[in-house]
Amino acid sequence: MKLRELATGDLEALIGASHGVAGGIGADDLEITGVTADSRKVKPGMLFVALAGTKADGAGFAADAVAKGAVAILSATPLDLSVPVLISPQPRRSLALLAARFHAGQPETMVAVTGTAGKTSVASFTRQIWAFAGLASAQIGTTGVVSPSRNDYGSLTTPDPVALHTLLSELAAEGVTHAAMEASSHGLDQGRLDGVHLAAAGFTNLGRDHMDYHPTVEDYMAAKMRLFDTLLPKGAPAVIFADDEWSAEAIRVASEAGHDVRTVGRAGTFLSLKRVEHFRHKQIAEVHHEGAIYEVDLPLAGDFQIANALVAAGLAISTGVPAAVAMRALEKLEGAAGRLELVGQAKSGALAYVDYAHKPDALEKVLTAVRPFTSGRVIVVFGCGGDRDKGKRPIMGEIANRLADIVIVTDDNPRSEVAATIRGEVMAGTPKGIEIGDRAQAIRAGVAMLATGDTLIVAGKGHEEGQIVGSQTLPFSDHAEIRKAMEEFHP
Ligand SMILES: CC(=O)N[C@H]1[C@@H](OP(=O)(O)OP(=O)(O)OC[C@H]2O[C@@H](n3ccc(=O)[nH]c3=O)[C@H](O)[C@@H]2O)O[C@H](CO)[C@@H](O)[C@@H]1O[C@H](C)C(=O)N[C@@H](C)C(=O)N[C@H](CCC(=O)O)C(=O)O
Ligand SMILES: Nc1ncnc2c1ncn2[C@@H]1O[C@H](COP(=O)(O)OP(=O)(O)OP(=O)(O)O)[C@@H](O)[C@H]1O
Ligand SMILES: N[C@H](CCC[C@H](N)C(=O)O)C(=O)O
Ligand SMILES: [Mg+2]
Repeated sequence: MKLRELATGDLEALIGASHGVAGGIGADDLEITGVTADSRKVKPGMLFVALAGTKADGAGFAADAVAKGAVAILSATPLDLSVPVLISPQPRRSLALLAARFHAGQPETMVAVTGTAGKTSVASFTRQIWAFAGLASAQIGTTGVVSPSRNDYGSLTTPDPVALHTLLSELAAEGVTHAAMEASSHGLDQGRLDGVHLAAAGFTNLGRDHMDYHPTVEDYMAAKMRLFDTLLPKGAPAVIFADDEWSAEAIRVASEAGHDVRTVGRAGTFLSLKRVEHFRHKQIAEVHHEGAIYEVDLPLAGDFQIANALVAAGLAISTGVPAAVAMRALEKLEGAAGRLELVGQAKSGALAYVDYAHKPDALEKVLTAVRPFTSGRVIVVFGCGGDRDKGKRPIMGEIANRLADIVIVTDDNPRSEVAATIRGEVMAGTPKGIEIGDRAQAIRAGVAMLATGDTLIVAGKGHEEGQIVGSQTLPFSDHAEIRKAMEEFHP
């Protein structure tokens, strides 16, 4: 693709700016063979985008990129190089727009969901509702990519723009017309979604997370709100969960941006939740929408799943699924892998779940959610990740101490940190905590304790399939360890 075709619209000004920078007339005639922000991935003919990151400054790799065959550079500041240098005040946004144009084609109807907890669940539920309505649909997020033809494991919640647009263009070519993606605060802050054309967007909630990256919770919220104040086209539906502490702020931002705000939940007006009955493996919810009353038999445990289901239904209805169809689809929902997923049931009836709560709010919600159907004790096994927000450790300890009867503190991806130190910081919040570093042994101990009426929650890893120690990922599965211990203690 010619640089001229690549750099049009928003980017036209940039190519103008490039003339003369490298003395390069005819720069716009350059044939570009690819776009990347990683000098290690440069192939001859590519455009290299220099980004200032958290660890390195891409500008320092620009000369290396040219040596590898890059024929043009995009940078925030002028660079003295032998190839044209396009200047952009927002190189991350430019990268996203360039990637979207180079890897053209996206599923026609795309939605994105943000919030501290529930994104993966909402993306999965939205895909499932669309599929129920007969639409070719996909989900993109923490657990990877699911579409009619794929079930690929992923690494980032919001992929980088080049990976994202390569994927979107492939999905579109495969016939996927509807896709739901997760918008992480990192992704939004770094402009990873800036090239995506959104039909609607959703918000679940805000709690403490990523305080290692965002200086304050307001900054964290502001990053999330980019979805509404910058990315979602004016007038598009904004589906907002109404019962969170931060709902009012999200509604304010979305209204000010001129969106069609649709609130869901107990305080919601688009989908109003009037009544919920909790059962062991399901719940029955009464939902009102435009004068109609639906009684929904949701086959998932946990009050928070109703919130996720309503946001997903709101997004599906806002993208053309009839409300009655969406409500019927909710009755067939499968939980996202590792999100309050029932993995074992002892003869005594005691239940063992795997959950992905790895932040305070999520842990609070999940431990609260299982209480109504637990006549015995709530037992929790969890830890905190290394090289991540240290402040949340004692907070999560305190939550477990308050909401569980038995607390077992173990390891969860210590990464470069000393595992015992992390456990110590969690233990500081939980006087009743029992410390068992080896995660398999911790799970075994939790399962061994299970008696009639008890519920075990193994939290933090969810769908993950490894334990990261140092720079190594050792194979590990909470699911497999629970099943093994179940056979041993509750055959
Ligand atoms: C902190 C963070 O978000 N980092 C992301 C960010 O990297 P960065 O720009 O800061 O990278 P950097 O290492 O400082 O390098 C700066 C630039 O120099 C380039 N470089 C670097 C070295 C080199 O030899 N050549 C070269 O060109 C890099 O490619 C980069 O463009 O941009 C990269 C490209 O998009 C991401 O891969 C990278 O994610 C790292 C791997 C990561 O762990 N991110 C996590 C924290 C993350 O994004 N998580 C969120 C949220 C998850 C959740 O909600 O729990 C997610 O969406 O997954
Ligand atoms: N609506 C919700 N409110 C509060 N907690 C929730 C909600 N939905 C899920 N959770 C809790 O958060 C965990 C993660 O859920 P999910 O993966 O859907 O969220 P996420 O926003 O994608 O998280 P991440 O950013 O870690 O990928 C669940 O296992 C559960 O403990
Ligand atoms: N995307 C999150 C997942 C954390 C999951 C938990 N198991 C941990 O390692 O802290 C992160 O990398 O921060
Ligand atoms: Mg997620």
